[in-house]
Amino acid sequence: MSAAPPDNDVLWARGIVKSHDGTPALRGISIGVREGEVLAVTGPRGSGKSTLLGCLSAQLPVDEGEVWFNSAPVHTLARAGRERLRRDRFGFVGSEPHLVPELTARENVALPLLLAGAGNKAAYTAADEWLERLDVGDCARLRPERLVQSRRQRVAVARALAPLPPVVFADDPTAPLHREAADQVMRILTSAARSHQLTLVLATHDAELVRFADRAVALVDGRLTAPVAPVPRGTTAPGANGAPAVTATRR
Ligand SMILES: Nc1ncnc2c1ncn2[C@@H]1O[C@H](COP(=O)(O)OP(=O)(O)OP(=O)(O)O)[C@@H](O)[C@H]1O
Repeated sequence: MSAAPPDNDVLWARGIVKSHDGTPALRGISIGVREGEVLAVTGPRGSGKSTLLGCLSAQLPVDEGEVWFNSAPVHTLARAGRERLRRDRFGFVGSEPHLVPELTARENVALPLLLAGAGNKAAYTAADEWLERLDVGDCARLRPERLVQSRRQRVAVARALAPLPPVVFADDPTAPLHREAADQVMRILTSAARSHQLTLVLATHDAELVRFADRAVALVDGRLTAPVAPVPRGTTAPGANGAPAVTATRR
């Protein structure tokens, strides 16, 4: 019988092992994510960041170990249960903005709200607001093919945030953006998370982005190397095994 996860962890995982076609990607990860926390998962390419986000977000079934969301087990869910969880409770931003090509920007952003049962007026009003916030309000009536990659990515961020899911997973969300645009999108992602008490789990190989997080953990070769305990705001935590310290400051 396994121990129950702590009440204040919205996501909690213990001993996750995951391989892709026999290649180990995660070699025993235990981690908790607090409600409303902005957690950065850093590490070099191929260290397992995307796989960890995939396991925490119910996209990938784990080979071994446990994943819990709001004190309910995820690792025991069948595919349909995992899909429902992802649809109803999680938002996603990837490094590629996968927008529906036939729909305009505002239709893309309104889509998850409409699928969740919102009325047309509410869905399109929210879509327009989020597009404005992401500084792409002028693109509302354009289809993705008419937008440059960086603007498409902003639309994808608006689409992920508009339904206000309890947890947003962002896997290298600033990859297609230059520094200034990356910082702006990170500011919007993190300020939206904080003002709406959303939990944000961010995977990035860009060390510059760690400053936007409350806490950072580092993966190397499928193992965590940095502390997973929450860092008190405005303080500096020593890294595990002599790893670089991570400063956590809410802004
Ligand atoms: N679908 C897959 N099939 C086979 N191997 C995979 C697959 N996805 C990931 N891997 C392998 O698993 C390991 C971890 O990959 P993962 O994408 O999780 O790392 P990452 O840190 O997110 O890398 P990146 O920063 O490049 O996205 C790597 O060795 C990778 O080659």
